Amino acid sequence: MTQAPPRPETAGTPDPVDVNALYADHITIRFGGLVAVNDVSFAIPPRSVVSLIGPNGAGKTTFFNVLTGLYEPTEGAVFLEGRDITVVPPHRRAAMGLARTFQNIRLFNLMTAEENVMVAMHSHLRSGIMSTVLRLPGQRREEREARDAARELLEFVGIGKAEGELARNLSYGDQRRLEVARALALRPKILLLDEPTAGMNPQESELFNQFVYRVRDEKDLSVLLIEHDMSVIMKVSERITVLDRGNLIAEGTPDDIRNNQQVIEAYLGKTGTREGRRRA
Ligand SMILES: Nc1ncnc2c1ncn2[C@@H]1O[C@H](COP(=O)(O)OP(=O)(O)OP(=O)(O)O)[C@@H](O)[C@H]1O
Repeated sequence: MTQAPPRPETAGTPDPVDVNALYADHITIRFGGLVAVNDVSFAIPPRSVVSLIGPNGAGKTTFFNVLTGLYEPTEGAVFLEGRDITVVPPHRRAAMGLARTFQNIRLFNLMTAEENVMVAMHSHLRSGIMSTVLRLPGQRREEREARDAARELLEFVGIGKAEGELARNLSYGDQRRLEVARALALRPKILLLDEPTAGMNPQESELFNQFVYRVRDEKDLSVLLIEHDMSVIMKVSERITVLDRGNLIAEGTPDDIRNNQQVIEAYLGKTGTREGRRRA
């Protein structure tokens, strides 16, 4: 990996590394000869709800994988609350406050909802393996506290009644909520949601909107969404970043993005139709 050149100091302008919850600085990712992400800088301010969008093949998933630590960038660096995490592996990033959900739900199907959340709390529990085996009083107290905290989180995401259900028996919408509860068990500063409304009906998508803001406000964190559903994106996001063929082509409020000619062309092609994009 090659580190990006130092950012030029601009008098009076705060360093984006210091002021953002997360800052990805001049990220480039090459797969052989293909440049999947080309020199993209991206910020997640504290307590914000931001989105990353772009047509198929734009580089969204690749970029997301750099943020979560699945990929190391060819060039550039990622900072979490001012700390360089570029080479920190995904599980450690999660423990440091960068939690995520998955496009394809990944729960422990044969565990209950409550157990799924408790497993995620593991990184915050203090007891070691010996006290667990011996069931020492401290360990029992910690387990009880973890169980209470898990129940509270299940209540918070609206599936309190399902605590004893096996994850695989929950409805699709409830499995998505459980995923969020599990991510919140890490007490994250940033919650990354990968296609969170995929498979939801319009009514569920509408509720999701309110849910995102409740999570942001009550858990005091930032949310980044990668989402295909434009109506969700436009309603939920404070700011939107648009990638096209690996390049950052626009960044702004939903209104800025809706009216941006380059974005319209990226989605629809120069002729203004989907056909135009396919031919482009
Ligand atoms: N592991 C990989 N090896 C080689 N090429 C890859 C790899 N992952 C992604 N690419 C390529 O990088 C480019 C960006 O892909 P990416 O999946 O990040 O786009 P995307 O915006 O998430 O698209 P979609 O919305 O279709 O999922 C594509 O040309 C893709 O084929």
